[in-house]
Amino acid sequence: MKILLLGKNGQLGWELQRALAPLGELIAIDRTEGGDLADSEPLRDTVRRVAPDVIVNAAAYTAVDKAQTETELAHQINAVAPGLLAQEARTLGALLIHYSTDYVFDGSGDQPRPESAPTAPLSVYGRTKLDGEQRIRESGCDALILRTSWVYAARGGNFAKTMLRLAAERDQLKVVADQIGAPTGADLLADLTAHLLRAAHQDRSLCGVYHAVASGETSWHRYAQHVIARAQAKGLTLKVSADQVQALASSDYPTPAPRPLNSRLDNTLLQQRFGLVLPPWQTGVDRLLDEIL
Ligand SMILES: NC(=O)C1=CN([C@@H]2O[C@H](COP(=O)(O)OP(=O)(O)OC[C@H]3O[C@@H](n4cnc5c(N)ncnc54)[C@H](OP(=O)(O)O)[C@@H]3O)[C@@H](O)[C@H]2O)C=CC1
Ligand SMILES: Cc1cn([C@H]2C[C@H](O)[C@@H](COP(=O)(O)OP(=O)(O)O[C@H]3O[C@@H](C)C(=O)[C@@H](O)[C@H]3O)O2)c(=O)[nH]c1=O
Ligand SMILES: [Mg+2]
Repeated sequence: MKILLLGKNGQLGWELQRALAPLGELIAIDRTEGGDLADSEPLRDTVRRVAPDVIVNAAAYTAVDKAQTETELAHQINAVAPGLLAQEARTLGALLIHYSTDYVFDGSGDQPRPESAPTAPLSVYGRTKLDGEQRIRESGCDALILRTSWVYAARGGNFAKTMLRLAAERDQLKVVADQIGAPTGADLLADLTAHLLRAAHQDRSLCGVYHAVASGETSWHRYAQHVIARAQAKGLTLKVSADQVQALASSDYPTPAPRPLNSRLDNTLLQQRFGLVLPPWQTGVDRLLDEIL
């Protein structure tokens, strides 16, 4: 099996390089190696030249606030390029694996959303990611679209690492407490991808959209507290302790892109259809902290 991995150096791409390596011939590229999602023609050429059995797209425009003004580029990378990959996958009979986000939803209510829940993105990032999903579906290719949330990894930038940095530098830390979701490790997602890829490559009826998040829920505020408490317990000196992190309402933390309040995704379908277990979010976050501290 020949696998083409795009975005090999992102949080998820890096973990996928590890997790997909045993499955076959892995061709992992970044934007400088023929895998620039901003440039359609060379990207198409790359896919045709490699002629993979599976395309795994870990590349994306993920700067949520910047996307509000860099709309064209976000649209090209998150919507047009995945659509192109899907068309090429369709022609090749290849399986496409792609990732989407909790930000395709408006975040109303307080229950975990199943895959079938109506989408209504609040931000440009969310809209472009949804557009990408739709183009993939319309292409008619065999695809797995994994919607995940609040991704972190030892390598790359993420909220947990930002909180550790800010708690060391600043005298106070204010974090929104009314946005609820599940931090999900790139390592877990990569390992899941390997299992799903094997299953769906054999049985294409498993293709579709799945919510792929760690189990349980938290707020960004409690997530920050968890990370800081754990770091202090390990002897790290910080200026702000866990109980000093101030809880804010989203309305008191204005950002260019609005974020959904309810980012809970129901992961039951994936667990049942593939016979897998998605561990609680704390398991992966504690492992991250053991690794980076
Ligand atoms: N991060 C998160 O919290 C969440 C992410 N997701 C989704 O998961 C997937 C993986 O995200 P994650 O690994 O966290 O993201 P990262 O931001 O860590 O990585 C994104 C990768 O995309 C690459 N990239 C950006 N622009 C281009 C381009 N024009 N051509 C080729 N590559 C490009 C980046 O390359 P470079 O390093 O060169 O800039 C980087 O390697 C994405 O689909 C994302 O939308 C879903 C929910 C949450
Ligand atoms: C740095 C900081 C952020 N916040 C808030 C802003 C935001 O609502 C929340 C998280 O901040 P971030 O900038 O990490 O959030 P953001 O970049 O929006 O994270 C999102 O990224 C994209 C790619 C996704 O797909 C989502 O699942 C989600 O992970 O915390 C504070 O309240 N205080 C702070 O000091
Ligand atoms: Mg961010």
